[in-house]
Amino acid sequence: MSAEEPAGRVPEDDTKAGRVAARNEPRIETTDPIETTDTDETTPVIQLEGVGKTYGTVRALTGIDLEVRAGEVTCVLGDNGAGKSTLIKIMAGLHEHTTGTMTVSGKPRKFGSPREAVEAGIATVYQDLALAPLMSVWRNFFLANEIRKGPLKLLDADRMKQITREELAKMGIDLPDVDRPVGSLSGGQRQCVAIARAIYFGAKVLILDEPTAALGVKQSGVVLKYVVRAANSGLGVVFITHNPHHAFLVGDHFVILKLGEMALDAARGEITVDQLTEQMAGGDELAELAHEMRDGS
Ligand SMILES: Nc1ncnc2c1ncn2[C@@H]1O[C@H](COP(=O)(O)OP(=O)(O)OP(=O)(O)O)[C@@H](O)[C@H]1O
Repeated sequence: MSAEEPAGRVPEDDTKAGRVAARNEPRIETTDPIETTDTDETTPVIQLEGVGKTYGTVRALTGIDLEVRAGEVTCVLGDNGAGKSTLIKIMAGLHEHTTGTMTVSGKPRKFGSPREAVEAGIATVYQDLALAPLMSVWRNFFLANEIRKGPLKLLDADRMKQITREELAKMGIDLPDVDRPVGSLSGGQRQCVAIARAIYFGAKVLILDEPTAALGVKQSGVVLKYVVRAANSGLGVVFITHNPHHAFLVGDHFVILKLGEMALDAARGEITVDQLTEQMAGGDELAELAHEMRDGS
């Protein structure tokens, strides 16, 4: 961003100056320091080329080209039925694609199970989170990865609590009592615990399935801040959403899916929030409809 363009300015009109200002607007910044990781900027962590998926006779995805890069947030937007869940399921190992190639860290892959995707460093945080609501924050943090001690392999609760506290603090998550049941946290806090857990257990890619869909404005802001932190710590983040405003606050790259196809593929500098919103709202179709209605009247 150049010095004369203030951060956070949203264009109030559709003039060229307004569009240029929005293009140069940075994604939201986090002020707290976070450890950054050196990343290989040339090879995408995940690359999809011409990926398609059919369910029997239903064609859910066609010709998807997508690059997920370390340190970047790639936003995938789309309405209901656009193919977002199918795309997540392919990258997360729940479904195999039927056409095209998926490359993970430079190697062609087709995951046979979610475990294979996790082993390849791909962590997925689903909307329903798969957290156990009655269990404490620290038990959830270490679920399926418990630290044990001694010949009887007893749970090392003290160490797990300490690590949970430290990891949440590193992300700037203010949660002093890790003994609290996860179910007592707000939706935003639960998302943040799940994000911190994925980072701690070494994910290279973090897929977030509509993390702000069920949240109010304030809690969405908190989650969006951690989305940026995850990218700043070196992860490639895939942020699935139907909200162009949330996407624009955090995204480096934007893809819009429509009826299983890519309707837009743009880097941050190539599009404004207004254009993204218009494309999501079906701007071209609406203009065509307005035209037809005018002609028909
Ligand atoms: N298991 C399935 N069997 C048959 N068709 C499916 C299956 N899963 C999804 N589809 C179809 O594939 C298309 C894409 O669906 P998908 O769930 O990926 O979209 P989406 O963008 O995630 O929508 P939503 O936001 O409503 O979850 C839809 O036409 C849907 O009906």
